[in-house]
Amino acid sequence: MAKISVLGAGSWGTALAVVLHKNGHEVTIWSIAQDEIDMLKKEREHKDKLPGVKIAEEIGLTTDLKEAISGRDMLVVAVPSPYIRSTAKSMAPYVEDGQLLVSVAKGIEEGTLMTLSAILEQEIPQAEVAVLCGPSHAEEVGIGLPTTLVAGAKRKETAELVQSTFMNEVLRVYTSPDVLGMELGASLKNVIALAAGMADGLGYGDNTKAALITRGISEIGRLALKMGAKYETLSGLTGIGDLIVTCASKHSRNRKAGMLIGEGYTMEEAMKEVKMVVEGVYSAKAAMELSAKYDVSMPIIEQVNEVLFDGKSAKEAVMDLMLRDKKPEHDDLEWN
Ligand SMILES: NC(=O)C1=CN([C@@H]2O[C@H](COP(=O)(O)OP(=O)(O)OC[C@H]3O[C@@H](n4cnc5c(N)ncnc54)[C@H](O)[C@@H]3O)[C@@H](O)[C@H]2O)C=CC1
Ligand SMILES: O=C(CO)COP(=O)(O)O
Repeated sequence: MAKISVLGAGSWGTALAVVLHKNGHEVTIWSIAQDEIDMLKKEREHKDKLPGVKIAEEIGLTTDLKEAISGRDMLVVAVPSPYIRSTAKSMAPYVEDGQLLVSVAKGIEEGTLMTLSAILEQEIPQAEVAVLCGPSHAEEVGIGLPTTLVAGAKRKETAELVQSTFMNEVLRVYTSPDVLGMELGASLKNVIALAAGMADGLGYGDNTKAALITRGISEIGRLALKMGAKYETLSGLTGIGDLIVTCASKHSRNRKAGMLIGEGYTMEEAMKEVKMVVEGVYSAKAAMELSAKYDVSMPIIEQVNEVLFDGKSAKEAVMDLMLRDKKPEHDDLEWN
């Protein structure tokens, strides 16, 4: 049994805390927000973000970061990407040498273009950092529906420790050394999910969705491979797997926000309506900057940026994608 704190009491942090408690670990949830912790202590359920999932009495709840970090074998970092750096800065004084942080959030930092594990390593150099991601909505993990994830770390032993800590009969966890590929897949899929949602909001069909998923992984892959990620990762759970679930699921926050935008909401109105974090909005600009930096064409992500930030209509964006110059499906396939 390990002592574990989950930092961030949103839907994902709560679902993972419930899993870890069921796995027999001693679990504490930390939130920056006193009103959230007070509400969780009273209700023992996050009614807004994860209704129907009970938080057992034995799960600790605190806003005291020092208490949440001290003496813990593992710290699961589940705050949305815009707050990762500020949270890491606050954590740094209390983190012990070699203490294990598991980043479960998905995003790329605007400006620095850093992945979230890289931010944790920069702000908390004494820590050991791993990542855990894959096609996994909190709503399904929270009620124990069969799900798969991947634990990624530089050291095999670290990935295997995360694997055995989270794994149970309904949560199968694989390991991978390709942390960069995992994090790029996990964050960029959110931008494509916005596009998939916009297509849904416009009333388009399954053909359009399949096209966005397939061409979406193609542009994510072009960038990720150029940045040093492995092809296998993009064709795996944290690449195409996570892209499929986010573009298709009724639970997806990014797809829902995109759908509202497709129906005519502004980005701000859509984010407010979804209530939980819409990571694709934060990763979209960073993805565009990466596409310029690595000289990789990312047409879907470019159109999503124009809709989000330049006032272009979703319908016009789809038209522009359809009417791009004629080209082969795969640039590198040769005719015999
Ligand atoms: N919800 C899901 O199904 C999944 C979410 N993720 C990722 O996990 C991360 C968290 O997502 P959710 O739990 O869905 O978000 P959420 O919107 O449900 O929760 C956000 C939580 O972050 C915390 N928070 C808010 N402001 C903060 C601040 N200034 N500093 C520190 N903490 C603050 C609060 O505890 C809040 O409840 C995101 O990166 C998301 O992409 C990954 C897999 C599944
Ligand atoms: O990353 C997630 C599922 O793997 C959650 O994000 P969405 O809710 O936008 O799909």
